[in-house]
Amino acid sequence: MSVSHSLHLRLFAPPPTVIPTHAPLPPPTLLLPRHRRLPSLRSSSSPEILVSDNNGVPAPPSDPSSIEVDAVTAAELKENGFRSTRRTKLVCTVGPSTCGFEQLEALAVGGMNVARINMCHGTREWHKEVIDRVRRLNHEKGFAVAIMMDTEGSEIHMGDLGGASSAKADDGEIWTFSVRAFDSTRPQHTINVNYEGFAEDVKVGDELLVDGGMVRFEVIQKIGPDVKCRCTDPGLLLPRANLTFWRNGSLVRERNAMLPTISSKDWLDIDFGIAEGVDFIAISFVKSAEVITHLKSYIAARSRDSDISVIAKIESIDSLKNLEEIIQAADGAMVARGDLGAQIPLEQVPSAQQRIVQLCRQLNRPVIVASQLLESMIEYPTPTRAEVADVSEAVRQQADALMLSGESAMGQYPEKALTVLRNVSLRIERWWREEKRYEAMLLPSVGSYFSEKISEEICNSAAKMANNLEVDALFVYTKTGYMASLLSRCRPDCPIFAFTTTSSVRRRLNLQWGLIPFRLSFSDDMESNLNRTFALLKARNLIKTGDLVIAVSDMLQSIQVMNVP
Ligand SMILES: Nc1ncnc2c1ncn2[C@@H]1O[C@H](COP(=O)(O)OP(=O)(O)O)[C@@H](O)[C@H]1O
Ligand SMILES: C=C(OP(=O)(O)O)C(=O)O
Ligand SMILES: [K+]
Ligand SMILES: [Mg+2]
Repeated sequence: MSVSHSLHLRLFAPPPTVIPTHAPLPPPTLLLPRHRRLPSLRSSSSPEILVSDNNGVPAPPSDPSSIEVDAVTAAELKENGFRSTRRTKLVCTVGPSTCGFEQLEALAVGGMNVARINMCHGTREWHKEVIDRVRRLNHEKGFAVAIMMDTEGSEIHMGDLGGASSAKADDGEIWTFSVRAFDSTRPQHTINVNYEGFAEDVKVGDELLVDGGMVRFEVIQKIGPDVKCRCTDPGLLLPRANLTFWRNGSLVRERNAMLPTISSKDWLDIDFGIAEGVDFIAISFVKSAEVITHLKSYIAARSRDSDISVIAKIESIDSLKNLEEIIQAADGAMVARGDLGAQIPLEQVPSAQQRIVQLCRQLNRPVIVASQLLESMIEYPTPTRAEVADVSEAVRQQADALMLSGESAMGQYPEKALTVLRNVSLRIERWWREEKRYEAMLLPSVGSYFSEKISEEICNSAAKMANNLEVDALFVYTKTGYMASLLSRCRPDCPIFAFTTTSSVRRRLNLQWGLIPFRLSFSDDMESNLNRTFALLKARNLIKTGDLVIAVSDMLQSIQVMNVP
């Protein structure tokens, strides 16, 4: 690398982990005038498939030519340039509409960063097949789609309707909600309830809400394990829909409030997730930080590299009460608006969303905004204007990720829904950058150790420099991903190329705002890392001579500003 063309600002701070370089520092020199990158209008050569994902195992150091990035990202970078890459990440729930290999591939091509499997539905065998297909997709096509397993949780919900995709409840109809299990034949107008205490806890006169009010019933009679209810708001009952009951306008939290957050079935699913090496485990109906801490030590004791991130789903009153400690304990959070909206008044959901998104960013945890973003697209090929406004708001809040649920799991237009998320994200992000409308956000110190505090200061400064100098990209060399997340937290104007040594870290970084994760084996010698990266990226036409980059590294805790030689 022609060091004379670069200004090195190295902030040496020697915590024990830093390996000092013996190479003498080049004298600081002024930056050359910046060569503005012209968007290259590529037309030929289809997106090439880069080195495949090798499932957590770093490529042997003997293969220095390997750099892993997926074909879609590479094509996007080449066609649109750095600045216009999408910063907001996209999660798709995989269900019957999207479980085939070609369907999953179409989602990956359409921008899916994380595939979510919901253990409320389907069998473990079914989910295993989906995981295997995503793995094959990553392996064969160079994607880094991460897998998130979402637990069922032990809140009250209906049974699975004996295989029917839905059941219609009409106004005034009498339905029986029963804690009895039915074998194959479910009697007409009868719904099984998973919670044994249900028939004892409800009272005549209570209001029973399905999915937070999509369908409503009034309890009229209790007969042993059966509860007779009259439908007061008609609608469609979906398999395993959530049930809440209300008395005098308040949510009733009887003994069900004492149900464990992680049920015995959830523990079996978690064992399955660990055995399958999923990247994220999302825990439903989290009430306190303890359950997260407990699960994290359980995973640490069982998983090879304990490299599964735990996502706390914020979807209950209790989780809002203990929000800060839950987010601190978790590796990320989800604003699970579906169930949250069944526990707090709907009009309070937007402010809760804003608060959770802000707090996550302050505490440096990725956050996903989920549920009903494009609900009408389950049935229709275009979204409502209101849905587009809702998606825009989540993008404007700079949430790390948006999630599709029914739209991709069982909807008729999964790919179209994903395209809407992608296009709205790109448009709002561009508008936000052009207008320079960033809301100043106080980012409190998050590091607990001195070396973490140094990393944090470096990332804050690097992001600020990147904005002020209008650089093309930030580069971060990170083994654990920590420095990359600290940069992402600053939500800089330019994209962040995150180079990491393992495929599993690369997949997990795929959930975080603005990060373009690459897998690359690198050394502690930044000079040679940069030279190699420039050569590899130039060979793939991903960067050009003259592009201005700022590089930070968690080995040297340094900031370097340079034009690509
Ligand atoms: N693995 C699956 N098998 C069958 N249906 C599924 C599966 N995953 C999701 N679905 C369907 O997609 C809908 C929306 O998915 P999701 O939001 O994850 O679940 P829920 O609405 O039950 O919380 C579900 O209600 C269910 O009908
Ligand atoms: C994402 C959610 O959880 P699930 O789909 O598992 O109910 C939600 O309730 O919004
Ligand atoms: K779930
Ligand atoms: Mg939920």
